[in-house]
Amino acid sequence: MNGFDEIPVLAPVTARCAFTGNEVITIGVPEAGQVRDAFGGFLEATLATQGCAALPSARLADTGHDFTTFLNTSHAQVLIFTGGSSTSGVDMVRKTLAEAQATYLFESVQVRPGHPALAARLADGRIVLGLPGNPLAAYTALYSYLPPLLAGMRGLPLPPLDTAEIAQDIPALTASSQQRLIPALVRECRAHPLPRRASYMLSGLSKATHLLVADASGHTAGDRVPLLPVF
Ligand SMILES: Nc1nc2c(c(=O)[nH]1)N[C@H]1C(S)=C(S)[C@@H](COP(=O)(O)OP(=O)(O)OC[C@H]3O[C@@H](n4cnc5c(N)ncnc54)[C@H](O)[C@@H]3O)O[C@H]1N2
Ligand code: MOO
Repeated sequence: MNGFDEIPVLAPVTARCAFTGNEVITIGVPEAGQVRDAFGGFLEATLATQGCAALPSARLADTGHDFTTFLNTSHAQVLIFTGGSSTSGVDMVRKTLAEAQATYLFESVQVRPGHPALAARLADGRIVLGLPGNPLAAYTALYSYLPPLLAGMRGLPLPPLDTAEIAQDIPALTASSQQRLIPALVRECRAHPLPRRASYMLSGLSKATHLLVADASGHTAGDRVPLLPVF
């Protein structure tokens, strides 16, 4: 019988999530000013589908102490924050990265949803991804930046993007020049944009196979657009 004595394999990339937000609850019905967590359990499972080993996640209060402790005690190659990535006084991700003298890979992105997403490298080489708190925005950012990040860490080329014809018109944006990531169902090589796709909604995404990349100037049915896989 033939066989191989040695097989090269890729080690899993270790990742750790920090779910932030004093208003986030994990059980029960949210009261005024609260929101039920949309990430715990799902995000770790999503990372596993991409060959990451997820270390136990953390929940952080919106304090500099909690964020700094998370950075100082998390021995994973990739650290992922949800929420707190924007620029208000209570958004702690950027402040914590500044204190840690991290180097930004990108600070925001001209895309909707998810423009406050960011990536940075810590002095010891760990990578930080800052995902927006709005649930759809967090997932669109994850689908956008995790595959190229993992490909780079593994020494592999950038994953190529599929394309498909759009099944219906997408109107132009009036007050923005940002590209849009729209949950879509791709069937028989046609991308059907899904409803319920505001940045706080997940019901469109739950039926999506892909995100279609739409220009701010809009599209007519039959236009060919790039697709990001939903995993
Ligand atoms: N001055 C500006 N403010 C904001 C801007 C801006 O450009 N200028 N952009 C807005 C956009 S767009 C986004 S997206 C958010 C992102 O902000 P953060 O990443 O700091 O997110 P949070 O404020 O912490 O949360 C936003 C929203 O999401 C809810 N959230 C947070 N965590 C969870 C969770 N685990 N499960 C469900 N929902 C969650 C949170 O309660 C908020 O409602 O910034 C805007 N502001
Ligand atoms: O970038 Mo925010 O993503 O529109 O919710």
